[in-house]
Amino acid sequence: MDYRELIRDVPDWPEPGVVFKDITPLLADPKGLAWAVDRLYEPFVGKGIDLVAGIESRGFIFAVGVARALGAGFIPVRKPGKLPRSTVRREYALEYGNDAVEMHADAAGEGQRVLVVDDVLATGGTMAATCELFAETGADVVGAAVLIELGFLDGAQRVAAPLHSVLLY
Ligand SMILES: O=P(O)(O)OC[C@H]1O[C@H](OP(=O)(O)OP(=O)(O)O)[C@H](O)[C@@H]1O
Ligand SMILES: Nc1ncnc2[nH]cnc12
Repeated sequence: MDYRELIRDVPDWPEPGVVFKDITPLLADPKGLAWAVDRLYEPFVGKGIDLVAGIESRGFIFAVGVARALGAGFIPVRKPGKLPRSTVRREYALEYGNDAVEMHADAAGEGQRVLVVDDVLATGGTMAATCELFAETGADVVGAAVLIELGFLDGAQRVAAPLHSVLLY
């Protein structure tokens, strides 16, 4: 099975000119979901990952499965104003609009080995900002894993950590 068939292109959503990659058919397919999680975590087996960070909200879907498979803990990286304690924050530009990511300042300790997971790498702003947040706290960002890399947007060059993309468009 070519699981790309379960990822739908939605033209001009959420705004004109953007072709949105809709992963909901892949998520709804039991084998497709397992395939996606397995392809995301496999390169990191044996790499001593302590914590897997998921980026709100679609990153959460995959990051918990990846954390379970690697025997690691999970860290939510959230949109602004969602976390109750002291946070660190980074602003970034999206393919459509601007946003920011936050995490608890004490989410990862000095030297802890972190893998950052998201569904899509587009301009790379979200992933780059997240990796910078972890580096700022003294964590060791071992890798960034995404299901989909939109290669034509050149986002990979903004990400300092080694990037693992399951599907390249
Ligand atoms: O590489 P970038 O250009 O930064 O874009 C990628 C980000 O955009 C999407 O999130 P979105 O902000 O749409 O939120 P969602 O996951 O809540 O749908 C996607 O899930 C990534 O996190
Ligand atoms: N084209 C796109 N499809 C799905 N998610 C995205 N996040 C940023 N750009 C995206």
